[in-house]
Amino acid sequence: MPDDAVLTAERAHLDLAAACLHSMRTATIATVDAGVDAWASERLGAARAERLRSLAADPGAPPFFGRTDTPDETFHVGRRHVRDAAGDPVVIDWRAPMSRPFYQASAADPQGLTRRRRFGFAEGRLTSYEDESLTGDDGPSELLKEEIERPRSGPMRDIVATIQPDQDDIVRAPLAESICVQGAPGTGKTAVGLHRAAYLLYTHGEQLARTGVLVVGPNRAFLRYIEQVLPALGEVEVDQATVADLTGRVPVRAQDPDDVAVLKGDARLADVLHRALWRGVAKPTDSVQVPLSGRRYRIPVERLRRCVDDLRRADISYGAGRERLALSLAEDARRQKEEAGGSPTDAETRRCARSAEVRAFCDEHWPAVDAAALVAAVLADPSVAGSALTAAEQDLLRRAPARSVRATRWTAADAVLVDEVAGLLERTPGYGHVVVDEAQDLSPMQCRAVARRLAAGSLTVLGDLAQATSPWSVADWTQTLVALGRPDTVVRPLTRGYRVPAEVLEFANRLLPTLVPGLAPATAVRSEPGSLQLRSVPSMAGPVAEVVQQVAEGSVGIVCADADVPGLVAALAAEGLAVAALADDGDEPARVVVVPATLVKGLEFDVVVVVEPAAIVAAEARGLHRLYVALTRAVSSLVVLHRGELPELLAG
Ligand SMILES: Nc1ncnc2c1ncn2[C@@H]1O[C@H](COP(=O)(O)OP(=O)(O)OP(=O)(O)O)[C@@H](O)[C@H]1O
Repeated sequence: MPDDAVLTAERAHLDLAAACLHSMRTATIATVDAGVDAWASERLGAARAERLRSLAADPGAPPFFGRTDTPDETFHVGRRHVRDAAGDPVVIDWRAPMSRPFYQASAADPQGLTRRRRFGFAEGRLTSYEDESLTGDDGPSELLKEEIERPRSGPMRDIVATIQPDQDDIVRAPLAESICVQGAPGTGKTAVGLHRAAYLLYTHGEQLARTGVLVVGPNRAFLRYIEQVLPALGEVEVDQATVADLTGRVPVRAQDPDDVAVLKGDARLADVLHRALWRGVAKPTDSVQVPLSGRRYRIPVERLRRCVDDLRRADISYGAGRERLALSLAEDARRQKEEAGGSPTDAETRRCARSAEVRAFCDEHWPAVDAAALVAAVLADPSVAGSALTAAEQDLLRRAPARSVRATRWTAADAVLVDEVAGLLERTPGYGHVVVDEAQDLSPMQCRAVARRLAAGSLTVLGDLAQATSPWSVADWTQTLVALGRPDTVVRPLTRGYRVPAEVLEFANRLLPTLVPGLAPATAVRSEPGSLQLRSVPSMAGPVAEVVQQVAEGSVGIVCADADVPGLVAALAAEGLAVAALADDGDEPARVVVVPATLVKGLEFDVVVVVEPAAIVAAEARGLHRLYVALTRAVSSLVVLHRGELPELLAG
């Protein structure tokens, strides 16, 4: 039982922290612009706006959630640093090195702490606390359990108050280190990746403010689900995108059959496109005359050849090479004129580089290329692949050309190819750190699209091979990490499942040996007797409606095969239950929602109803993996309803 005197003292500290935070805000608003110059004013204004944003108190988030005691000192740990008027810390930021023992100390390694205290809040009020003496076995944290089981509504929450030691190791790994987290469902991969982004922005703010941080997720519904986490941690400047967003240079209006999509996603296509692009560069066979300030200069063929050869070998993009070629010709003319005693100006030299003669030479020997047109040409005639693709593969790729490039019915895989070529034409600006979630589903070509956005920075790759549902999915991480350009990335497992109760996880784990032989199953941190129900039913809508009506609070996801969504929504409406289907448009979902199985990845609900598992399995080639995803979305309970037989592996 919490001691009232302790609660009273902690509440007083909470009030102090809130008051200090308020003063910090007021002081920031009042920061005087000394009016040195416009640039200084602008910088000051931007810094002030940034600071105000980071100080904006989230009314639902208390200033601290934990406390560490050493024999000499006590620190409260919270979402951001709070100091009093004298500058002394009232709350330390969870990312500061001093906060580390809060997450890492254990009985085996107390890290100088004599006590760790966690606080429980209800509606912003401090209502409980939990002490760990760190001298023996304090048992599992009740507050952690409560935090996980707090009913969900709306988007994902941060886990800053309860990050566990194995997760904290990943969150605080150095910026230079790329990490691949292989973790079973609900082990906190997404949470860890987002907290790592926040940690890196705090620790390397200046460096990352310049280069930025990007989070890549599988679809809009998922991005919508996670979008509040980083702002809640005070980080608003992180870009979040799907691979489709990143590669959206052409409108996607068609879908490839699986075998074609697999081939288009194959890393060999990068070689094919590279070859197709560079074969347009032709060896000069004749000298050329170029105009410079009223005279014409002949550039001999050997010199032209050397120019082209040197630029081909240079580590520059195709587009930059073309520009440099024009400049090289103009420079050659300038040198000739100087040798003859003239002194052409820079402007005259630039004009020469833009002259019709130089342009004509470049068009012939280093032609301008449009990325979409090049991909359309390769698809119309894949023979350019040469030995990189077999004859059968070239046939698979071949497609009758559209009336025009604009009329081409592009697929998502085509868009990635167009982006690849665009990256060859011009360097894509890169971020300082990229977090890639659900990475097990990326094709090698999609990985390359992500890697292009990475510059010299590092990666956090998150995924689970058992949840791999795309047709190119692989059974280990090597290929993905190679295509992401970081082959030496260490794969770190997370094996403690926070989301799913043991009863449900063990049920889903029956599929695991078939999905990825040898992959270690996760162990659930909580057990909830009665959390799994399997029911054979004569019809669906009635039993689904019944389950939903029994859930008073928290979110409910009704998951079924994509093709069954409209029928189920209509049947539920006929039962008097108006629920919408989750759409991939990023709109906020309702508390109760019907979810097409292909959209459920990465999401979670307090209660999940899986409708006709056999239909989910039958709907696609990797349907069993999809079912595993669907069965591992529940925080409190999973109800499996089936009219037909259960899939054999589950029936056992
Ligand atoms: N240390 C923690 N404290 C409290 N809650 C946690 C903790 N770690 C994870 N969780 C919760 O567990 C749930 C699952 O986390 P998350 O979605 O990050 O897992 P995941 O590994 O990405 O899952 P999946 O692969 O199934 O998508 C979330 O509700 C998250 O808030």
